Amino acid sequence: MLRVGLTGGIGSGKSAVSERLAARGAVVIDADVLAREVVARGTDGLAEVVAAFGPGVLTADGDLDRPALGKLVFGDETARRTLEAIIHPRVRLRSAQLEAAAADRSPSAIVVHDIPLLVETGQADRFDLVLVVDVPVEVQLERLTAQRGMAAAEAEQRIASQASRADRLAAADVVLDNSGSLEELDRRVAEVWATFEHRLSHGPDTKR
Ligand SMILES: CC(C)(COP(=O)(O)OP(=O)(O)OC[C@H]1O[C@@H](n2cnc3c(N)ncnc32)[C@H](O)[C@@H]1O)[C@@H](O)C(=O)NCCC(=O)NCCS
Ligand SMILES: Nc1ncnc2c1ncn2[C@@H]1O[C@H](COP(=O)(O)OP(=O)(O)OP(=O)(O)O)[C@@H](O)[C@H]1O
Repeated sequence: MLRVGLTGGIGSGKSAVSERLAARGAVVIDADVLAREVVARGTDGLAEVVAAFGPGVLTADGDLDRPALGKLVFGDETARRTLEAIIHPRVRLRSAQLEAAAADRSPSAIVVHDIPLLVETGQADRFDLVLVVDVPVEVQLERLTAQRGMAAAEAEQRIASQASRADRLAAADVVLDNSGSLEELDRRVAEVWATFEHRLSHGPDTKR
């Protein structure tokens, strides 16, 4: 098995990369997806979030009101850390279970953990390779506002609550520049995939 940690700032293109890696056969474990599952309706995770933040973070249907909670935590570091302390241990447990299941199914699997906060949470050493999807902050802002319809102030707040571009690059074994077109991204993902396959069959000497 090859264990890859995939990270990048918000809107850098992690999902675009992980979709392409999955199409080539990687098993992708997406921390954002798990972070939603562990606070789904009826979970003890959601009960803890409500205990910490009050019933105002629930919708009328009893689901987590994500925009409301986002307004509370982005811009208030203490609140954000309280939320992370509830969610991150649950995400780690679930991702370890999914990885073990993938290893059982295929000992030569390439498992890609898509983790937005990989650098912030000091997890780089857990992986055989850390792949950083890199774009300048201006490109993050442009894609988040123009393509995802996020308000500029919200995008700036989330970027400010994440590691700097330099800190992320310092943790990278492989950097994937996603500042170009989607066609260029296809080519770069093909190169990265070849690096992974080489590493899987030849061992750690190819680590950059
Ligand atoms: C605050 C919440 C409810 C807002 O939900 P929302 O649906 O608006 O955003 P979503 O979860 O889809 O996240 C989108 C992006 O925001 C960024 N982001 C999310 N949480 C954080 C955080 N704690 N710190 C910095 N950036 C974050 C990431 O780039 C992520 O990819 C949600 O982001 C959350 O529960 N965050 C805490 C859990 C966490 O740290 N998740 C990150 C990966 S484990
Ligand atoms: N090379 C590219 N050219 C143009 N648009 C792109 C490119 N790569 C990604 N995008 C678009 O930019 C937006 C952000 O990409 P994506 O959702 O993959 O980022 P992300 O890093 O997964 O974000 P998040 O941190 O929120 O999970 C999406 O709308 C995506 O379609």
